Amino acid sequence: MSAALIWVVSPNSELCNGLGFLETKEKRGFNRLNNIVSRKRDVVRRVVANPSGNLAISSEQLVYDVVLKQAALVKEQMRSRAEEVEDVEVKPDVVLPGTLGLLNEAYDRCGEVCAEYAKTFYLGTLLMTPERRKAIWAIYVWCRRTDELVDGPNASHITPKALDRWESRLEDLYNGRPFDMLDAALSDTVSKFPVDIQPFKDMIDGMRMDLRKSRYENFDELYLYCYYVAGTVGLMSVPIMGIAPESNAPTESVYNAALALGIANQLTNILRDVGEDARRGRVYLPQDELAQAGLSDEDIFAMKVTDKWRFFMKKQIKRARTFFDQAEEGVTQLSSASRWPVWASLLLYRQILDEIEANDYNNFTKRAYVSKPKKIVALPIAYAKSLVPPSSRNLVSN
Ligand SMILES: CC(C)=CCC/C(C)=C/CC/C(C)=C/CC/C(C)=C/COP(=O)(O)OP(=O)(O)O
Repeated sequence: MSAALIWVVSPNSELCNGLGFLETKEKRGFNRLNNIVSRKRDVVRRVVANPSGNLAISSEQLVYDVVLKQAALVKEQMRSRAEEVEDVEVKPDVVLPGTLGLLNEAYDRCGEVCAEYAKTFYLGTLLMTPERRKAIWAIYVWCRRTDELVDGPNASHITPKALDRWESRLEDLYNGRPFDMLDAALSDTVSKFPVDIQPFKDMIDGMRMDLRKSRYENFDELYLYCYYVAGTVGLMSVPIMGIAPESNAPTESVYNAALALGIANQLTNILRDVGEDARRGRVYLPQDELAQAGLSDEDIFAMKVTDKWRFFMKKQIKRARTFFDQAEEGVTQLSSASRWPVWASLLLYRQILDEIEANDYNNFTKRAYVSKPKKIVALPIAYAKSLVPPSSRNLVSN
């Protein structure tokens, strides 16, 4: 069992009771918006699920709906914060004695997990304000634990039922009833920042997809998978990282860029790990594009770099880069303290694509990685980029 899962502790009622999840005006506003957008999403789902027709709505459109919803939450929060400044009736949050220490301990554990599994990322979070850093750790840990369910040492025992239980734990922590300490940290985070539950639920859906599916017919199907497992992280992160107060960009355009970064990272991950995935019987590449290039699963399992493979890979790398380009436009709009770590991770992950090229597209038996010296060079470049102030010039909503 991984360290992240060993740290699961039994429910702590003192901590659970004392988190003070008050029904604030902000929350009521979010819920109103949630309901409106959820209804719209259900309609879209029905259209997609209609058995008599073909896919009427693309994955991209479906996902954009979540982007709009998350952006609406942030706008609503900003509006209600402004109202609350004038509202003398608003009560302060009640924190019961003793709970703060436990909560800090919970956040510290999240930080330890993050430091253990994602060192560079952890260092980046140290540049953020303490509140933001702790929230990012809590989100990271939840994502890591979710991923461990299907990718960790106990993955072979994971059933759809276990994922259903994980989802009801998620709902519980959103309702102020965390199951363990790590959940309590996230519970506190989502009570403080306008992070919608939908991306979390969608990530669990991604794990469900991974359990039942090992092939993707076309890019539309792959896009949806990438959104579920990585684009969601982008959407969860922006409310924490914050948009620069001086940014004029439409909120949804920043979320779109965050989504693009998640998709770009996941596509890069897939291209880097073709050989490793094939050894597990998995092919995360669009089957129709493989066929168009005169390739099939057999070619992948044969693990031979041919001209057909190089040609296919060039197109896949090009597509991943377009998502990185889209993401770059949004990083500048983030709050100043969040820009450096995001630029650093973007530049580093993007370089994996260069390394695949440098390996002459042998992603079957060679794992592309960015060397330490190259990582070190990327940091000041990322810093210089993070100094560029926001501008709405290049950003479009969709
Ligand atoms: C661009 C804007 C506006 C905001 C940034 C929003 C963010 C933080 C987006 C990033 C989303 C993200 C980190 C997605 C996860 C992607 C991914 C493929 C992670 C890989 O995780 P591991 O499998 O642990 O990676 P390695 O195998 O490379 O260690």
